[in-house]
Amino acid sequence: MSLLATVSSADLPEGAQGAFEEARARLGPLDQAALAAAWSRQASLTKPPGSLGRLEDLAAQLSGIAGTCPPPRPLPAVVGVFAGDHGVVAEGVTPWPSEVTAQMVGNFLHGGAAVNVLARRVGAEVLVVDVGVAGALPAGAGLVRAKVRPGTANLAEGPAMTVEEATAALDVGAALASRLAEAGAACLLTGDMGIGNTTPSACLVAALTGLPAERVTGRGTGVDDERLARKQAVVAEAVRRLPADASALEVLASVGGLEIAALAGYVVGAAAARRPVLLDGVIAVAAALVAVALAPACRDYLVAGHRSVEPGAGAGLEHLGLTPLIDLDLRLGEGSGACLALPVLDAAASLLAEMATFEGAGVAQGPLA
Ligand SMILES: Cc1cc2ncn([C@H]3O[C@H](COP(=O)(O)O)[C@@H](O)[C@H]3O)c2cc1C
Ligand SMILES: O=C(O)c1cccnc1
Repeated sequence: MSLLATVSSADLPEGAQGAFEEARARLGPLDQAALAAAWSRQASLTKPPGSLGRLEDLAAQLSGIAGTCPPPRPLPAVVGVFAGDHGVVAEGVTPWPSEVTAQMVGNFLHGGAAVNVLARRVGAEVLVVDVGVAGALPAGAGLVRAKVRPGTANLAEGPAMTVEEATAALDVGAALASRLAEAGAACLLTGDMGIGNTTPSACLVAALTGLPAERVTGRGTGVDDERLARKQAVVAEAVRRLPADASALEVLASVGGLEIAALAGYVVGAAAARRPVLLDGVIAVAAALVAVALAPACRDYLVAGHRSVEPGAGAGLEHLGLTPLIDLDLRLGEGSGACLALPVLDAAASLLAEMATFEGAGVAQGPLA
């Protein structure tokens, strides 16, 4: 049976109240005994020590997250595609109209978007969540309706949303992550849809890393030089306006987005449920920066799926100390890069679980002294 069919969401967003704080309170460190067991088992497997490179680190991380060595496999995985619109599109920061957000939600529900194709290839389920789409959405099943408000305000003119709205979106993401984990999801992938959302993402990356706007603001869906200059100016000005003592929650409300806030909640909710979070592109990285600022221990539950072309993604990952698994010049979002990286995660866990030991296979354990 589909994992998603068992997840209740009819009470959202109201029923999610307090879910983020609850997750933050529950969040703990990686299990040190499982981590040590993973490294010890790794040393006993039929290969030269360290020869599986970062797959060995990943397998240990997955063990520490789950609290068992080897970690559970297969990894029933869900891509949470959080959707929302952005008032800042009025500044000309993207060539696409906001209506495309709702239209793409329809496309996700019909299985025709890139993320649907990739999720099918890697055996992940796609969960589409409306936290802030402005336009009319298709009727019918398959969509989690958790709208906090129909799109943010224009962050170039004032705060994108109130702290209460940002909190409600954090709660939606955290509640869904915890319900997905309860329903059997072993790995949570991040996805997004929101025309204009590379602009608030750049704002968050700049604000939370301290890097200049020009360094972290890119072309998004593909703006020309003139629009890029405007976008960089909008990001620089929005970040400049932030009070020096603004909390991470205030920064999120001022220059973030509803789907980004929900993704930050989803990251913390997944980590609190001891599930790995596989990050997608710049929107996910912005959300992860917010999540780590609000709940630092969630950092160890993150895996960077890929390095998006969007410059804020690489900069944000570096700030988080994460090295992406793949680098294919993607700049799509939706969860596409996270899906592509899922088989790598699965491979790391399977190798640790299934490889023979030197002793079991009768292979001499070297190297010779
Ligand atoms: C047809 C279409 C499908 C998409 N799928 C993801 N995005 C991506 O592009 C948007 C962000 O880029 P910007 O900030 O430049 O608007 C987001 O919706 C993101 O998920 C798409 C964009 C379009 C147009
Ligand atoms: O990094 C991403 O995920 C991305 C880049 C450009 C446009 N939309 C998403």
